[in-house]
Amino acid sequence: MLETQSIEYEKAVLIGIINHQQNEEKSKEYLDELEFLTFTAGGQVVKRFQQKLDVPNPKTFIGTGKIEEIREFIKVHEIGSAIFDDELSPAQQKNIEKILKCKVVDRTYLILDIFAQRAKTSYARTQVELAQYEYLLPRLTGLWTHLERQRGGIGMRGPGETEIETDRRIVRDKISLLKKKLKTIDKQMAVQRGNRGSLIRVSLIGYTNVGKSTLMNVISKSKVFAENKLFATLDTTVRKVVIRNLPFLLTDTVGFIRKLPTQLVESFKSTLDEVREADLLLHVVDISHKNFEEHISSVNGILEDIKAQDKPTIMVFNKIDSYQAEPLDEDDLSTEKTSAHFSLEEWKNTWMNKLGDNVLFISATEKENMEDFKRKVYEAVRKIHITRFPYNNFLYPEYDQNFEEL
Ligand SMILES: Nc1nc2c(ncn2[C@@H]2O[C@H](COP(=O)(O)OP(=O)(O)OP(=O)(O)O)[C@@H](O)[C@H]2O)c(=O)[nH]1
Ligand SMILES: [Mg+2]
Repeated sequence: MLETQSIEYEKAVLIGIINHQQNEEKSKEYLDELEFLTFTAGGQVVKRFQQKLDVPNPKTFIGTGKIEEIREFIKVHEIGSAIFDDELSPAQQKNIEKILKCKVVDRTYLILDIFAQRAKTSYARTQVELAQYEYLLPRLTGLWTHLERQRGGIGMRGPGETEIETDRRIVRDKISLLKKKLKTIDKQMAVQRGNRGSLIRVSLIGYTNVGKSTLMNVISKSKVFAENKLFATLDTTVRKVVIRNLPFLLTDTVGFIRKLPTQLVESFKSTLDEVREADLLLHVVDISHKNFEEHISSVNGILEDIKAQDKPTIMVFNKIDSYQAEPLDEDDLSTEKTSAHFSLEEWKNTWMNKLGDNVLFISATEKENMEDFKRKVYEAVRKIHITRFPYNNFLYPEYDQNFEEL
């Protein structure tokens, strides 16, 4: 595996830009997320740099003056990594590395690094490794050291070949090997999914850190790893759950994130197959997060990418216990009321209202409104079940019907 521990316990600086797509406020929020990612990867953010920039510098991404300022800071404070919120081109990365003389990491690389740290099963590790090599291939020129371990075998360097060509060949070979390995596992996984029989499949999906695994634990009384870091879950967990007398399969999946590296979407294909093949999606949202609406759009975007956007979906707004509207005094006439000031009740009357019945407000940790959760999920699963197996109709009465009466 490549450099999985590379940025652990390192001091880091963050670099983001402000432009017409992201104003100062947005840029700050993105850097907040980048800081959380850095923390998850084991880094400690010492300072943030922002620059107003509509067109990135093709050579160094940010401007010359700014980069000089950062170089000075890095030298004085012994910074290990400079982390950019945007994806850098291979050339930019190389040029910046030359100037800053420290590791230059972009958002994609950081996410790949976290995935590499967190991958536990050989399946997840293979998927991450493939994504890492695909990221690496076009960047080989600047990243000699990455290959030190792989190179060096006797006869690895053919006569007349430059080192880079050799490295490229090694990486390409590695990529095709990993792809083959994944294909075999994918087939096994597809068979496994097929063997699960006629049970309705429900998938927990959503942005990272919204509480999917916590909810899974509450519903299925199982222990799935949950923690306050990003991408706690990389492997899919499937549990059989029974509400009343109605059994179904519940899957916990990897969390999504804004600008999820395409290499990862590609190589996590079969983890995402689980979502693609689900009968019902429970889209979990952390309503206490300031950017929850943007999180929803990111998730919907990825659902479209994997062609799973039209599935029956229940929106599950989680963490209502820690939801806090920004205070606004009634006699304060100068502050414009925005959605940040909405109470939960006010939120329910926004676009959420249009979701009709397919919406829930819960707290997984406080077990609030869990009865509501069970009722809605039961009804939705039942609906799918009786369409698929009409002759079984009598088995599952409506949730509110008294069982003894049957
Ligand atoms: N306040 C509050 N915190 C919650 C609630 N549900 C989950 N959390 C916390 O949110 C954090 C993330 O929870 P996880 O269950 O790991 O989230 P996840 O969606 O599985 O995250 P990934 O696997 O990283 O995608 C943990 O610290 C949980 O304790 C809730 O209802 N209220
Ligand atoms: Mg999880």
